[in-house]
Amino acid sequence: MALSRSLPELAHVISSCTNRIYDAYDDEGIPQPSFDAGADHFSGPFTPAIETSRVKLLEALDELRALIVGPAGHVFFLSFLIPAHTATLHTLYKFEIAKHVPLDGPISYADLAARCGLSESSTQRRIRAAISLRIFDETPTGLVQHNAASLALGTTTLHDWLGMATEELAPAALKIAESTEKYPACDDPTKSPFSLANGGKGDKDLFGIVSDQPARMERFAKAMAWSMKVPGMEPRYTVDNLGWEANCPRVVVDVGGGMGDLCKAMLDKYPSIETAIVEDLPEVAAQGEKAVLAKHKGRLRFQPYSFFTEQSVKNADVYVWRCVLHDWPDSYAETILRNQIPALKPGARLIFNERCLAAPKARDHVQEQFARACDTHMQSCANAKERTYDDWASLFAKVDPRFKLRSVTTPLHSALSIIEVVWMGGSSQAGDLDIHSQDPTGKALLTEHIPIDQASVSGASVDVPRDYLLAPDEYETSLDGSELSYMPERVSPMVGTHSKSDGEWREVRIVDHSRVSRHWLFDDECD
Ligand SMILES: C[S@@+](CC[C@H](N)C(=O)[O-])C[C@H]1O[C@@H](n2cnc3c(N)ncnc32)[C@H](O)[C@@H]1O
Repeated sequence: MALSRSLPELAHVISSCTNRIYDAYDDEGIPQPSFDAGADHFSGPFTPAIETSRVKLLEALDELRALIVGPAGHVFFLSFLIPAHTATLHTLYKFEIAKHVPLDGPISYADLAARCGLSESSTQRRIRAAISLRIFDETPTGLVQHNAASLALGTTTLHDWLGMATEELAPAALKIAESTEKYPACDDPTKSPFSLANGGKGDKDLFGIVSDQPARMERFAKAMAWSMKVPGMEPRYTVDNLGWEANCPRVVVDVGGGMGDLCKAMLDKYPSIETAIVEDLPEVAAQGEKAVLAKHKGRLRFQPYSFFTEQSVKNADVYVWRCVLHDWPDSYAETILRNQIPALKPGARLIFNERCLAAPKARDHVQEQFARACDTHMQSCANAKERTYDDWASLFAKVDPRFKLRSVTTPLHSALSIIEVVWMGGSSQAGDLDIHSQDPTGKALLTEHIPIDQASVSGASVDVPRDYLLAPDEYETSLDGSELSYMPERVSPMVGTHSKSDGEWREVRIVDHSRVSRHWLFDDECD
């Protein structure tokens, strides 16, 4: 979305969304948002209606702020504030300042400084910088006390997240330019910006660097588990949209599953899952095993496994991967996937719960900032990347055509997509067709499944009922029948703005499961 709305338009969006949220919080019995000590750290989960208003409001606020500070001011403040904020946040983490502020009342700067092992003036400067960021509070008499944000830092694993962000992500991010210059177009994780920032000699990737440092490994695992609480990242978006009510797997393996939070949510939602196995590096698996809740005992276990070796759990129904392959460049992701093949029974499902990057400008700035920040961190940590739909499709197709990309679903307001791949086993077979489409705002990726009896894929032709295609005359079947070709010269001015029952569509993907496919964007026609 371009910065094109007028100030009164933005003011209207801000006012109406804010009022809607205010009323909805009251209606739903959700406390009104507050930073006062004692307020909820997170006020969600929200209903889809509240979430929609939040997303629109945050985008309008971001746009309005950019317009008001102006183009040059916008760049200036970004570049001036971010290093200072990072310094403040890092100091809070390193000296555990929030943990040293009493939970039951204020403390003087002198006493707090003594507890933290800092000088009084340094403590005061960092705390006052933090207060400007709405972290901590100061009494009228000049004592420090908690607000809701500093309490979250002092009492939850948000603190581990802060450590991960300021001690792992930030130094690595600052090495991106140097590493791009030193190793142009490199996709070797041992030569990543993270490796440079950690004095690596080009022989160890991130996990190799931190795996013999238990405290860093533990922080990493706790930080990842905490990140599941961020709006848009919660496991509920995934577990509620798996569609397992009808065909629930008995055995699920969560590969690189960290502390097992996704598996735990699956076990809670689907009682028919008999066994869930979380695989991770030995240090992480040991941490996870210690934290198995009584209610999951007997159904959940942790198992050390490196995905650079052959998958050891054979014949599971589903293998889940949440935010794992984005840590690895294509050549490594290919190896990881190949290592799974000997374990897979025909029909086994692989669920990749990962980002599916949108086309430029297809999503709001605020959503896109989050997605692009993740992509940046993947580059800095491992020379890896977030992937587009095409990247995913070609990765699976390259590893083995028997990996059939069955569907890509992005639940409304979820930052992650559910990418479902089926292992066909045996020789390559024709399958059903899925049509994936994205609404004009890029927020919802809709999937339509065309069963094999309606869409037949045979050696020489692809038959799709005409009304499944938005503009049937604009497609031609290729000679070997493996792809539908889009014929741009036949594009009518209306292509891409065809309406189906639920509105206009921007992006259409045709997936032929016998040879996963292509997608077309109709951006020009939509704009
Ligand atoms: C980005 S985290 C994702 C964790 C978890 N799936 C989640 O969503 O919170 C990537 C995970 O991959 C694990 N990992 C890294 N290298 C691995 C390997 N060679 N074999 C198995 N797991 C590995 C890490 O320990 C970490 O838990």
